[in-house]
Amino acid sequence: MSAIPPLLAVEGLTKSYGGIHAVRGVSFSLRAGEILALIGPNGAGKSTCFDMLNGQNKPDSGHVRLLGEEITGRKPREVWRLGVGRTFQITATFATMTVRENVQVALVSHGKQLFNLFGSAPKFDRGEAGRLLELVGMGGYADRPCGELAYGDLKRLELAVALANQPKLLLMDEPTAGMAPRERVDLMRLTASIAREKSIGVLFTEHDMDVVFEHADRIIVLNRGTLIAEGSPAEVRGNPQVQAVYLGEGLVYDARHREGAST
Ligand SMILES: Nc1ncnc2c1ncn2[C@@H]1O[C@H](COP(=O)(O)OP(=O)(O)OP(=O)(O)O)[C@@H](O)[C@H]1O
Repeated sequence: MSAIPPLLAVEGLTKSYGGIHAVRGVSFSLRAGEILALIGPNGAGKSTCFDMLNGQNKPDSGHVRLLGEEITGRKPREVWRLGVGRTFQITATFATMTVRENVQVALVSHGKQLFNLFGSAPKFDRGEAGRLLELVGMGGYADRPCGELAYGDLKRLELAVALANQPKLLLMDEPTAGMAPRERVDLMRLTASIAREKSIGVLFTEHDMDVVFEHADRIIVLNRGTLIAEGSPAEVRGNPQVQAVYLGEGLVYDARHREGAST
């Protein structure tokens, strides 16, 4: 009997720009329901890696497999259809639409709502949009114009929009950038609980080490395009090579944050 493949398997991923080796032979895997952080100093290759996972950039060599299916080099839309969602540092929502309408648009894109025979106005299922908004704790905001939302609420809406595609894998590009500390904890806890409940694998990049050590199940570390460490938060925190790379970048982690945040 063959073993079940991991949700995401990355093997020997490589990309150069001229003489710059942005990503070199990177391999890792991710299980359903797991929260994996991808960290590294500026220019380490995190964005290049992300872009190759969702089809925005083609690798020079290497493989990306989703549940055993080769998705290397496929177009972003195709990869998205196969269940790879993504959130961005700069939120991508429609400011003049309401919160509910933003989710409905995402549901339409995924084909969860019905167009009539002539392709005119879609028949919205308010229920499904409402359920997604409840899931991210935004049920009470449904009729608010998006442009009026606080930044932390926008990020939760963006999560609901990403979930409309029923992703198997969610790529989150610095999900908590620009948020207040309390909002960071709330968003990451929410993401983790949804991911575990729905068996969604989450891969996120992050510069805030408190967020990483508190919320990641596992961490992979890139430096100059190469994967230099992989392990639990405790293992990565204690890795001398990682400490050397991050020296001066705040890898000094106060364990009290962890205790405080989990109460
Ligand atoms: N389109 C491009 N053309 C040329 N060089 C690029 C391009 N994109 C990235 N690079 C280079 O590849 C390397 C990796 O960049 P990348 O943006 O992937 O790093 P990163 O870890 O995401 O950095 P940051 O944390 O600053 O976002 C850098 O040296 C960068 O200058």
